[in-house]
Amino acid sequence: MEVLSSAQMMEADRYTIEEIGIPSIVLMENAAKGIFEEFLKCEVKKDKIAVVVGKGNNGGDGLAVARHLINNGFSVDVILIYPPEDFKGDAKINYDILKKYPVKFIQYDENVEFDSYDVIFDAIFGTGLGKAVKGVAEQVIEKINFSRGFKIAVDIPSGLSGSSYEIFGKCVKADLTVTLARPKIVHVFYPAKKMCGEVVVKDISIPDSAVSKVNPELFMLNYENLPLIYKREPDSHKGNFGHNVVIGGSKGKMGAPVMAAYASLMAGAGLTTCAIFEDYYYYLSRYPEVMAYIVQGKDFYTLNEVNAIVDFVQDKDVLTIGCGMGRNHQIKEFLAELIDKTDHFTVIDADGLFHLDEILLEKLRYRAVLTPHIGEFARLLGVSKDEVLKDRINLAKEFAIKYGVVLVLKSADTIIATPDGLLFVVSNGVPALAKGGSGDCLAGVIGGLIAQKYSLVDAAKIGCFVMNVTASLLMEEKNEKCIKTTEVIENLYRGFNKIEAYQ
Ligand SMILES: NC(=O)C1=CN([C@@H]2O[C@H](COP(=O)(O)OP(=O)(O)OC[C@H]3O[C@@H](n4cnc5c(N)ncnc54)[C@H](O)[C@@H]3O)[C@@H](O)[C@H]2O)[C@@H](O)CC1
Ligand SMILES: [K+]
Repeated sequence: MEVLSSAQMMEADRYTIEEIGIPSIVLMENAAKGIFEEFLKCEVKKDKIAVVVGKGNNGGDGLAVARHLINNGFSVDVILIYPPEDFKGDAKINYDILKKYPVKFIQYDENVEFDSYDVIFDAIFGTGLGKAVKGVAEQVIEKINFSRGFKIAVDIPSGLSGSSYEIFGKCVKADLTVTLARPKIVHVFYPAKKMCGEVVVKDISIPDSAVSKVNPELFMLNYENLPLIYKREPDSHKGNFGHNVVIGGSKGKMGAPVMAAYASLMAGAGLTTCAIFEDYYYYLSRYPEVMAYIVQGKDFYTLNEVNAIVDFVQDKDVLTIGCGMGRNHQIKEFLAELIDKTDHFTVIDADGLFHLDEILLEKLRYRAVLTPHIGEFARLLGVSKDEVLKDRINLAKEFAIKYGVVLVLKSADTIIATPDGLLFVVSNGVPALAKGGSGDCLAGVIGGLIAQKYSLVDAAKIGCFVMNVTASLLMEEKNEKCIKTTEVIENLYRGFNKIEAYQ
């Protein structure tokens, strides 16, 4: 599903109204009905309801919701923040209609309290908010947040901008946000996402063609739009599913490539080999299905090992490089030579990313998936983590285009950026994965999927999604703090099963 900015949503609205000819009042009515439907589903006390309205169309939606509430026997107070003379267009039409209903209008002043309401609809600002809220609206937002009622935000929690994930002033902290037509950036990315509570997207008759017209480039991955997981032919054999070679590890971090290799195996690679130093061979004994390539060195890779490894990987399909690899200069020399002398599809993670420079990135063009977390990406760009956090959507997009790589920028709202400028957000991240080892697992899964001939982008999409699904299934049974990476790997089959059940 497309994720839009406020400006894109407004343009899609405009196109629908002016070019397609659906009157805006119809869209507002559809919005109100959709929001009312979601309200009915909420299992909360509903004896006394407040609809808090601003003067724009978000307020207009609120006024129409109030009508549906009254029509269905609910007791409603409408709290106006601005004088009713300020209503224009569709909001005014809905105000004039609502005046004829048995509803109590309360003009907000500082004596108005919200604590008596079981449900509060926040219809103060939506996509039209310009800058940080000040004055009366700010006071109202604070009072709503301090009140005990269940808070339903109409379209966007008031005070946030649809186009940004930053919290730049006071904003409503909603329990439920019912957004219209498409999710906006605010609903999908942290920290703003935290203020939205549960997010439900309601169709209001904006046609897909109106959304296409605004050239969306950001998409939310969900079960419905995930790439198809291939079914295996009954006569298939291991040679059909590729060979992934994991090259990583150094003294103290030898578990990292082993977990990546195990994850590759569990993601379905026909064959997975883990390069491992002889002294640490025993690490692989838990996973006899993973094959070993014995590295001649001692504790870390040096140029001495490179030719033999290049020979070994020649007929293999994918390289997954970097997990636990270490950061000294000799390792960089090894990595540079390895990248130079191979032309495989390559997943680069962790310390592998640490060593990348312009020259190496150029050699990886159109054949690599890079999987940095925010800190690793900041380092790759030579900027601070804060700078990345503030502008991560654009930075990811520019990087993937500039270097022709698939960039997986890992966080609770992972962004997958493609060389052709598309962005996919994987917003089902779970705290159980906030743990060392998760990155190794993801790199291994993506490598294992590429081995099975998924495109780099599809492997990244499925890899990120299946890990999140698996971890969230485990969280239903275990404490989120106590889930090990190896458990996630062992349970990948459940994540795949759940995804495949939707396909
Ligand atoms: N345009 C359409 O066709 C539709 C719009 N809909 C609703 O309309 C909303 C957008 O409506 P609008 O564009 O009227 O905008 P909003 O209702 O979000 O708010 C805009 C109003 O707030 C004022 N404002 C902006 N920033 C402010 C600030 N910092 N402090 C105080 N006042 C500020 C503006 O002057 C304007 O009066 C959507 O979020 C959605 O809820 C829906 O009814 C569906 C259809
Ligand atoms: K709102």
